[in-house]
Amino acid sequence: MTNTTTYNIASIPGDGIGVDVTEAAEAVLNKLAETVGTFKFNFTTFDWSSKKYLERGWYMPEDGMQQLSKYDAIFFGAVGSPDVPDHISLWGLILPIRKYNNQYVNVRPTRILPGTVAPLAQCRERPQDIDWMIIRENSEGEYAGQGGTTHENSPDTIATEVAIFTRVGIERIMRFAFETAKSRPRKKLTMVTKSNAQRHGMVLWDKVFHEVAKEYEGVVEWDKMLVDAMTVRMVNKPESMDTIVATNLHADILSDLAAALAGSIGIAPSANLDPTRKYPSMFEPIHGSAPDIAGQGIANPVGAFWSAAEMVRWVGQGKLDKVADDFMQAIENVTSNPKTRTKDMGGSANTKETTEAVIKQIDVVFGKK
Ligand SMILES: NC(=O)C1=CN([C@@H]2O[C@H](COP(=O)(O)OP(=O)(O)OC[C@H]3O[C@@H](n4cnc5c(N)ncnc54)[C@H](O)[C@@H]3O)[C@@H](O)[C@H]2O)C=CC1
Ligand SMILES: CC(=O)C(=O)O
Ligand SMILES: [K+]
Ligand SMILES: [Mn+2]
Repeated sequence: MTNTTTYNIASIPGDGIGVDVTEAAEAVLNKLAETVGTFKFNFTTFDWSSKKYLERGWYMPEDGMQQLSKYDAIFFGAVGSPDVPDHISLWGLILPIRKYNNQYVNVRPTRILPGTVAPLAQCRERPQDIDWMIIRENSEGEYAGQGGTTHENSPDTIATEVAIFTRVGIERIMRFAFETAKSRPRKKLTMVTKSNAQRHGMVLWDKVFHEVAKEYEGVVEWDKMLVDAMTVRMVNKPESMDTIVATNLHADILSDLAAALAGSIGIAPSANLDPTRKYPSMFEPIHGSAPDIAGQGIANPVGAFWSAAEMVRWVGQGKLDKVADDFMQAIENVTSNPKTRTKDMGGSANTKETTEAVIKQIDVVFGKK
């Protein structure tokens, strides 16, 4: 008998299409495990959602983080509902999970999958022109949650939203970004900032970047961009970049742009990582709960599948890289076929049909049929 490793996964579907794509990802991951046979997934679903919040007044129970700490990884759908202010839902669930679990890196790969209708003419001819790894600072910056409101409900209301940048926080994200760049064939890092107008935190960001860059002299080539000009470069010269590092807010925005340039927000994955592995890391598509299409069964599950592939890579710690690559191949076989891709990718399939197609392709790619 061969040894089977069990990966315990905390599954948080959340709201809207998060529920559909998480269900789809679990089905596909179970199929993958069953097909490969050397590991399996044990999913525990946590019904922490806006619907539950409206019923009981909380997103996570008081010991929620302790509960999550027992798992090898967290799979997340999306949070956000038209019935709850967005800052309440985000701060009730996803942002505290990222912060408490030391998930200070958010890795957002961007590639044009086969079959994608990319909006840039240049990328329709050369899809390989977009192959980026966006490294988002995920613990502080503009999403530190510091600030306050006074003189509320008066003409003199004052609100502050304080961005926090720490040397420790900047240094660790820069180091992660350089290591990522070094691990990729082009060995190239673009650092994004707004240190012309923002003269304190962003200036420290630049300074620490240059310090860390010295350790990679001759190993990683780098350049830097102001974030406004970066949007132009992403559209006009996508082939000129490889690994990109930016702050929490900047990389949040740039990664949605990247997803659009790669053909759909519905395919883009993310990994919220605690590189120390002390706490569980969390995998989720970058999109939100998409209330405009929720409940219709038409959400693209590919972003969730790609995130699931990144989760396989992470929990496997080097042992499942080939499995993750083959799993991606199965997903790409499905996006190649207009009959099995969803509407946002110019196809006609619904979530279920795309999911079933990936399940079939797992048999094909892993040579079982
Ligand atoms: N990590 C998370 O849980 C996130 C939560 N949100 C929350 O989600 C809610 C909706 O936010 P939006 O700004 O509308 O962003 P969104 O990403 O949910 O939707 C933007 C647009 O993209 C489309 N879309 C997104 N994912 C898709 C998929 N898989 N397949 C097909 N189409 C897809 C939507 O239909 C919509 O037209 C808000 O409450 C927001 O706060 C937003 C982003 C991330
Ligand atoms: C909150 C959000 O938009 C994101 O993490 O992408
Ligand atoms: K999400
Ligand atoms: Mn976002």
